[in-house]
Amino acid sequence: MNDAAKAERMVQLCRSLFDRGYSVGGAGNVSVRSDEGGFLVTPTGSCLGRLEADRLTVIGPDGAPRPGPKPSKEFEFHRKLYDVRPEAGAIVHLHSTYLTALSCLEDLPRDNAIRPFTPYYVMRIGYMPVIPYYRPGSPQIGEDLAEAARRHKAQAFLLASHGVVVLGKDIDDAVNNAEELEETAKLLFLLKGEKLHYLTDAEIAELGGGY
Ligand SMILES: O=C(O)[C@@H](O)C(=O)COP(=O)(O)O
Ligand SMILES: [Zn+2]
Repeated sequence: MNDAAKAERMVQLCRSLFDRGYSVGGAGNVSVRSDEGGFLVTPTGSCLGRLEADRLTVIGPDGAPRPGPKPSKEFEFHRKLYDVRPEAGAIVHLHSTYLTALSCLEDLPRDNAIRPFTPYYVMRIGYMPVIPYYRPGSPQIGEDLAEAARRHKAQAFLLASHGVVVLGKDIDDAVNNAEELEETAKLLFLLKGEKLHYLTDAEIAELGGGY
């Protein structure tokens, strides 16, 4: 897929996320690796439902934004994650309802916010480490994400009291991962107070999961 096609696909999938309520207003940001060795990024303050393919921010291979809209204030954490995850082709940051609700709970286990109870969560995400709260745009988010992404093979990280960051090999994969993860968080809240059957360590290992 060339960069023009990647930009079109990014706009299409971001609009789809917005239309289905995974993002509201100006919340969230998305990036993909470009063919020339840089990135296409959602502009800061933009609404995921109203992007235009020729109005995305282009970051050159030298790391500098090309003339045009200013990049997301979180691009720094996207870049740091790409540095430690060469296989990642896209990153999606959302404030989706159930994951953000989860991120606001006190005493979340730092290594994994959702203990597996369905196989698809294990297959797509693995597990989900928690990054402490920092103000949006803080360079510390990128520092902690990079450190966590080095230590853990997880495909998603929960930003405490903020939202979620999800990786994928390309934009379709990252969006699929984000949708699955939001659904898993929704199930967790639906099942609150019920006796939940968690997958066993052997079942998780069979799926290629575990720490
Ligand atoms: O929560 C925030 O403020 C940011 O993390 C965010 O989601 C939107 O910021 P921009 O991408 O700069 O619009
Ligand atoms: Zn955010």
